Amino acid sequence: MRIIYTDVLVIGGGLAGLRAAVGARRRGHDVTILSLVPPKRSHSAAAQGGMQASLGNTVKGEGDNEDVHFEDTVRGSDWGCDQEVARLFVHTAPQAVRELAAWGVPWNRVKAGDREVVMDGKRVTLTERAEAHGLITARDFGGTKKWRTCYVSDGTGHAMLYAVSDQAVAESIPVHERMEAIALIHEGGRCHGAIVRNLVSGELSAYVAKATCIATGGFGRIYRVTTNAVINEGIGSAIALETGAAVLGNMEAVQFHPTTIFPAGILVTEGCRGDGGLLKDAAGHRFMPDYEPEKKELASRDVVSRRMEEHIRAGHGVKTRFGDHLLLDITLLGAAHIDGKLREVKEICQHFLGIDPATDMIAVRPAQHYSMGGIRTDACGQARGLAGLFSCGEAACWDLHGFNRLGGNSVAETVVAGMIVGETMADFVESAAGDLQVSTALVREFLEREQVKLDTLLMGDGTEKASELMRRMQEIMTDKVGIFRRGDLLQEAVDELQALLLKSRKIGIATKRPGANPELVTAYRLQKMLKLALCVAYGALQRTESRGAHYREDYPQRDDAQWLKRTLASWHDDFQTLPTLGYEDLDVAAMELPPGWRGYGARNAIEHPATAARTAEIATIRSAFGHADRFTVQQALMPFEHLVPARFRGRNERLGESS
Ligand SMILES: Cc1cc2nc3c(=O)[nH]c(=O)nc-3n(C[C@H](O)[C@H](O)[C@H](O)COP(=O)(O)OP(=O)(O)OC[C@H]3O[C@@H](n4cnc5c(N)ncnc54)[C@H](O)[C@@H]3O)c2cc1C
Repeated sequence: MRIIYTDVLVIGGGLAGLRAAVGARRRGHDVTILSLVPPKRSHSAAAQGGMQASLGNTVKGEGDNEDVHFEDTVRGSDWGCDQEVARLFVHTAPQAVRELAAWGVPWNRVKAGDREVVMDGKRVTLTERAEAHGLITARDFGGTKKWRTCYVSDGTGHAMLYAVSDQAVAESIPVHERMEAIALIHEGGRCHGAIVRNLVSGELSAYVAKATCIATGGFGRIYRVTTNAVINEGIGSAIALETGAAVLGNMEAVQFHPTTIFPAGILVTEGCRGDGGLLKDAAGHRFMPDYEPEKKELASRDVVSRRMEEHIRAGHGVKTRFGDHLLLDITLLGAAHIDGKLREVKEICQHFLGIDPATDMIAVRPAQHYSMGGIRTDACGQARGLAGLFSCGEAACWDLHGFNRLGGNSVAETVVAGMIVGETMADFVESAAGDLQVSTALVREFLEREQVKLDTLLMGDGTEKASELMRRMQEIMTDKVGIFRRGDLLQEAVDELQALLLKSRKIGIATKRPGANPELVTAYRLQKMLKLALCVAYGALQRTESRGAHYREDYPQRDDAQWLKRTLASWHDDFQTLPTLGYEDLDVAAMELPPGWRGYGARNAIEHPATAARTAEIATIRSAFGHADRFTVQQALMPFEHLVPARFRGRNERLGESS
């Protein structure tokens, strides 16, 4: 029995896991990172467009601050997010950008003087301020009032991941690569680490830790058409679910990105539209202003994706033998802009479509992109239901994004949540609760249990093919749990997924090798992914309203009266074929920004009974504080500073703003 002891076990070597690991290490604790791949190959490297933080350096960001970023995020979430978390996040994001700059991220910078940009289809001259020269600049993104997305050309995630990974190396944090966590060790509501499979040798080990953090990214691969890499299968979320103690939040909240290359589903960044790109139909008509006169191509992603699909349904798509698509036109940005700021987009278009986006339009259609749901945590990143378990990044439901994440808020979340969770885990390890109290017998029991499961798959006489069940699951999710959802289709999806789950217990494997064995890996992952798929589909079936990316054609209104709540999914035993769903109310009376119209999309919400009273109360507080500064007013509306770790409490400074 191989047991590795560590203070802090971080499962996941992407941006979130690395940043959390660095934080805990700097507080003097032993940290071990596990990853399926070398950390620099984690999916964070694929992030193109940028990271939101309200620096307000570019002239189009003037007047930006935490308040504006907060409101954009809450509206973007369709009031589904945790507003305290949103406050904590917008406060910390500017510090995160600057920390990354100090760690070597070569952010694009402001150049004083005139520059030409494309806005709303027209060339416009902007004059950048002399005092901002050399400071970190930002581009426009969907659903934001200001240009706030800091970027490194269109390779932002790559630059960030390399910088944070280098910090982990500098801190001498061991990374155990090609190691997969397949179960959590837990007892009596306390997590003690994980059972881990070596993907090369097949050997199982136990990693016993005082604090365990799951930062394994999203679960996009439960869908057939997705921008996510093959390693984004959600196993980290699934092993938390399988404890029966931890819960998953808002799993039905799945984002579909408007512009993925058709039909492959490879992303072209929102930065294309942020920088002035337009969406056009088969007739060459720019259609978004017809639907969204205010924000046009730069409404939030859920809204733009739905409008695109509506337009295709109305017969305006380009017809091909693979189906219909629309067109993204960035030719108007010019070759110099594309070469400098959208270089990766150019290469993707050349390699996968054989076109030059400086002269040709890009075939696009929405596809699965981001998992807003995940392991439900509190604002400090502690998982609900399981002490000693933490989570951050896309694997978590922290819940910054509610039912729709804004572009640029995810990589920002990874590092900000990593900063916070690193501190929280260090506090936990230093507290009495963090003492290691695990028996070797318990560790042995968990190891043996996982070994039996693997041996049953390898040696059993089942006849079902894991790869076929996987393909079917992905088809069901793409066809029936997509952008437009309907009760009858969701019920079909749930029924079929349950049948697949039963079949997945009778999988037969042709290759009997216990070590490197892709067939075996597909088999055990599939059993876990089906549980996640059922959480998504069943959660979507039960939620009889439309909110953010969850759109029910049979219930098109956002129903704050019934549904201003977060879905919590749990899975108590292996014989269940459906998750147990519970709900957590969002407290309107404590909100800084009570529910209203987002400023784009439909205006058809059913009001929560407490909204009017809270709106009146906020007006009273604002007038009572008269000319007090914005920080004082904010504190009176919704205090959040107690949630900010002491070292991140300082106020952000901006050009022209007195602190
Ligand atoms: C194409 C694309 C472009 C994007 N562009 C942007 C953008 O411009 N701006 C933005 O804000 N967001 C963007 N996003 C979203 C953003 O990149 C991700 O949400 C974010 O990077 C996720 O980071 P993470 O650290 O949570 O997970 P990841 O970077 O996915 O890392 C997960 C880690 O977990 C490890 N792992 C997984 N399972 C296990 C297991 N069972 N055991 C051990 N290790 C495991 C993996 O090896 C990996 O190291 C984009 C996403 C995509 C797909």
